[in-house]
Amino acid sequence: MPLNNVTTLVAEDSAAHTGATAQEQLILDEAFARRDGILQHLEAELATPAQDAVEQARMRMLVRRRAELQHAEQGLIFGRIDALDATVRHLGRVGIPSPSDNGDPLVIDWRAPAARAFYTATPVDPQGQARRRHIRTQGRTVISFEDEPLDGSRASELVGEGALLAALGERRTGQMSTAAATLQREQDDVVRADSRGPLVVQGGPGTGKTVVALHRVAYLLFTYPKLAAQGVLVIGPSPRFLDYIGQVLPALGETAIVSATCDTLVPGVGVERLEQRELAEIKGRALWQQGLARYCASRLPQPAGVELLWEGERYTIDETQTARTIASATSGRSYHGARAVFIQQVQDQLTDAVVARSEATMAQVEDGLEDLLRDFDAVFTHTDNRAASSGATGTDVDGMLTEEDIELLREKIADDDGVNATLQRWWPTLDTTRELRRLLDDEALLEQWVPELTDAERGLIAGEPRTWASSDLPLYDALADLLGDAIPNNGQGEFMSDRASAQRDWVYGHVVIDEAQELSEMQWQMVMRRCPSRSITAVGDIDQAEAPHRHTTWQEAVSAAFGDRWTEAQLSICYRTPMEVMALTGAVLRNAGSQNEPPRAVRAAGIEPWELSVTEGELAAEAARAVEQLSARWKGGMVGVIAPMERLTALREALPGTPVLSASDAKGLEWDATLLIDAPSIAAAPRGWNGLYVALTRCTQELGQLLVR
Ligand SMILES: Nc1ncnc2c1ncn2[C@@H]1O[C@H](COP(=O)(O)OP(=O)(O)OP(=O)(O)O)[C@@H](O)[C@H]1O
Repeated sequence: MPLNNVTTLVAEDSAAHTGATAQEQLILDEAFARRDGILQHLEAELATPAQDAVEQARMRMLVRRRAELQHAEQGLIFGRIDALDATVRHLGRVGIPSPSDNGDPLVIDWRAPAARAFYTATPVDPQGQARRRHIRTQGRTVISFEDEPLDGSRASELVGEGALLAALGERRTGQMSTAAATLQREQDDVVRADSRGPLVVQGGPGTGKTVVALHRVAYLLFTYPKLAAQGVLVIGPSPRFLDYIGQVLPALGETAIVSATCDTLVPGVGVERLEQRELAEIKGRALWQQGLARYCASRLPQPAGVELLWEGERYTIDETQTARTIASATSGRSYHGARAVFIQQVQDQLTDAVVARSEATMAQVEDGLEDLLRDFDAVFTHTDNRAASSGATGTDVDGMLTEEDIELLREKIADDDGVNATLQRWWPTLDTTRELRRLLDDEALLEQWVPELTDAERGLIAGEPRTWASSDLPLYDALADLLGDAIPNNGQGEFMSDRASAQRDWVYGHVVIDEAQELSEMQWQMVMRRCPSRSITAVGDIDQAEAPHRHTTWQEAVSAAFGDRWTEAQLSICYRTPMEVMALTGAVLRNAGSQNEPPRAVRAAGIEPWELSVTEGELAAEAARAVEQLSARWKGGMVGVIAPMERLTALREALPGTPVLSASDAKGLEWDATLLIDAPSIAAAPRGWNGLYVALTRCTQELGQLLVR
């Protein structure tokens, strides 16, 4: 082809491209105009105060819709899918309806079923689609677009490769960003998976587990709007991590969410100290659930006669009757739940006994009165017939109490301090803190109720300080659940999230757990208690596990909680860490004892990882110098430092303003560049190779290491 023809073709292509960009701009303009109109309308509606509960519920819905639309300033439209029948659909962060009643939506919400083909159509399985287009916008302006024909003329395992690589190459901000525009096929499968029953998602570092987990929350809330009333609980490994993901959910348009770590799940109880790994492992075992149940059952009263005093008279509820009452009250109930039923039943029995005795007494009095009247009548009959006509004799004064009298009596008995004090002595209310301390501090009690532990383990537990460590919280939660609330706690607050966070026994509609490989068996139990329906999504990497439990497979990790009733999904491509760095991880993983291969990296950064050997004396200054260089190279991005625990304090002093974390605390986080310090010492710690695997995989661009000689 002559050169000038090529030039003409390129010019034509570029003219067509410009024309298509202009067309997309028109559509984006229309979508923004409509979105702004809807927002104005919502503002006006929300200005009128709600009159009743129905209106309040509607207002809450409108507030959510307003938040969704406001957050969609970026990415109002990010994609388009053209069907073989020439139907064109635009996709965005939220749905934008057509201005006309019956018109097709201007923009389809990415979570809607009609949007699915955008994420899953392939040349092999085009699902009736001809082309996928990724549209890049900046605010209200279309910047560019990238087309992927689905006719097999271009094959890539990635969906929207250009847009994805652009997103992955961007500078990190310290906040996770949304990936709705570039979700990949295997990720989308997890996002939209059936929400019935537990789903465990295994994925190596940087495979998008957090991305998937958060987009799944947004998808579920969109697909099942009723979930918003119960809420979704998101559990992450640390407050720092929760902060890192904090912006994503509002940006995805979701507000019905409570986020927590396992250490903040129990209202009013917090972690007061660090603990030894050995103790954390012992206290994380599933056997405690049974042990605590046995201990709790031992605190129930034994059947015996109860003697109650009412208005100076003694009433006895005999042993057979208390045995029956205890048995019926305890079945399937917590300690305090059973206590409340028992007390109610005893109060009823006392009321019946008082009524019966009072009626018997009245009957006797009546009999006596009748005898008296009869004598009286006998005296006066012959002179006067008044008694017969007065109605003052016999059955008119029958001594029976009315229904109202009995109800009043029941209330008085229920409020009576004396009766309540006797019942409290007989079946006392218990305090969870005191009971757990009583058990944990006493080797004899531990031997009696948790016999699975060895003598040495019991000794270690009883010798701990009397303050709470992280592994105590699931025990506390389990015991609090077995005991139940002595006074029902109905959390207050305008928003679902306030009420849910305040109530230990709030039941969520769905729970998402990130870095789920870290959970101990008792922590899994704690999570399940908050979601008895088991609608749970757990994402994690069993090879990144650093917690003291000994699980090396998901089967081991979750079988105590779920038995065999859970499904597993896999994510296999690493989006975060460049190939050059991932090449270092295979050997580390093998040293960690894993049978798995690291995930395949999707991109190269073009920068080889480097290392520098320094003396102990040089370390602080060299670390500061390296951070300065990396920060200059990744200007506008972020540099993070990972070091062994014992070096953190000194390095934090030397590197003010730079995150300096242990491998555990870096879990889930990422930076443009990582400076890894003294890797051998990280590897030497318990589960240290797993920690090093985490540390190596935190960077999106560059890894530097300082080795101490
Ligand atoms: N489909 C996607 N589109 C754009 N960015 C993505 C996509 N998937 C993952 N990423 C990016 O890749 C990085 C890693 O994702 P994420 O943190 O979810 O991985 P992870 O599996 O949880 O990693 P780790 O277990 O190592 O913490 C993040 O920056 C995330 O935004």
